[in-house]
Amino acid sequence: MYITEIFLQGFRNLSQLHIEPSEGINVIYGSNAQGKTNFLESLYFCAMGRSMRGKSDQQLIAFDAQESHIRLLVQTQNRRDKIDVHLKQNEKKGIAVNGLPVKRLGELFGTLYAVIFSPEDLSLVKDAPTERRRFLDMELCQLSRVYYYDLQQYYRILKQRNNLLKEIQKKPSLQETLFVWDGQMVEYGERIIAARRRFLVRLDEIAAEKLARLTGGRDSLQTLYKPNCEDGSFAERLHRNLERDILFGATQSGPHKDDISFLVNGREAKVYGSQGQQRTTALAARLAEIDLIREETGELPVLLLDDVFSELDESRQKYLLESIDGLQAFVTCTGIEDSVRKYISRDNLFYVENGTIIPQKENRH
Ligand SMILES: Nc1ncnc2c1ncn2[C@@H]1O[C@H](COP(=O)(O)OP(=O)(O)OP(=O)(O)O)[C@@H](O)[C@H]1O
Repeated sequence: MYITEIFLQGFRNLSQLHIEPSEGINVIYGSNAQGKTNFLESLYFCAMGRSMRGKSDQQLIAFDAQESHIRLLVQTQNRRDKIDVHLKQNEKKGIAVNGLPVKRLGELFGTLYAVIFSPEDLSLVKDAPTERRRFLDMELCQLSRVYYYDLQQYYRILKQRNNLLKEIQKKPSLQETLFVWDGQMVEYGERIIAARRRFLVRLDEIAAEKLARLTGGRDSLQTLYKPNCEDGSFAERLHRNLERDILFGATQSGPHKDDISFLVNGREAKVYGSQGQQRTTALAARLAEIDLIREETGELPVLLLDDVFSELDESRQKYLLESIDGLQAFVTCTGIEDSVRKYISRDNLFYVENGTIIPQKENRH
């Protein structure tokens, strides 16, 4: 799939723009703090219905504006869709697909598949398990509305169960009502565990291939699912941990505690990997997502690469460019290095200055 038109109004520092990107690699370049990442953010928002940087909807509205609009036209193999996003200062966001309001975010997923890679992606390997669960959930939600629904239900029940655990500390007789939540939690939790396991088996295979290519075979990668509860054991774990859960006033076991382990050359990349190896690992996982989305949906996602090239050596840059050939990509950078330039036509260059994006094909003189 690819985006054919982008309209933005009052989105962070991008006051007004309309561009028609190419189907291939589009390079958005300019100095620091001009609006490059903001531009990628607007595209990501249309895929996932939320900020990629964890910003609130209101923080995305331009400082001097009351509201913000994004409109994208997306061409798939057999459809043409229109996504409209409307953010307002004091109201809930409005999202519509082909003019029909989206009531739950799950209805938006799949209209635009996007894979993003940014320098912050290092946190996928380096930081706490929350980052890795977020990666898993974002990907699985894009691929499956059922997963999104299960996840929503699971977290809703988890919140209610945790509230009840705190109540039980004050009034132990309430413990009798806990089984109502436990039954539902296990049902949704087991489904989440199974979906994550299936996803990671495939991700492991593809990411290993990508990493081997990125490093010219020097490094190997294994991506392992580290579930907090093995399949079928969630109910028993909840039961076993009950006293501890009551003591903490919080549920100590379940998929909300899952993790992923990235092993580079057999060792935990988080602990032993160099900065470069961690970065390449995160990149391999993102590149694997592209293949997975294609396998599952038959569509190639749109790739958003935020300031990634400056961090990679020339051979990795070359492999990255080759491996994204054939899909639509939006690549931001501060300058265009010669090694990248030879892959890009001038028609696909967009210069950003102070929130204005100028297509270079219209700027030949
Ligand atoms: N809500 C907002 N309204 C208007 N401007 C904003 C808003 N939020 C952030 N900005 C401005 O956007 C600019 C940053 O844009 P962005 O993050 O896209 O930069 P960038 O071009 O990607 O730069 P870098 O190369 O440094 O990453 C900053 O000048 C910031 O003040």
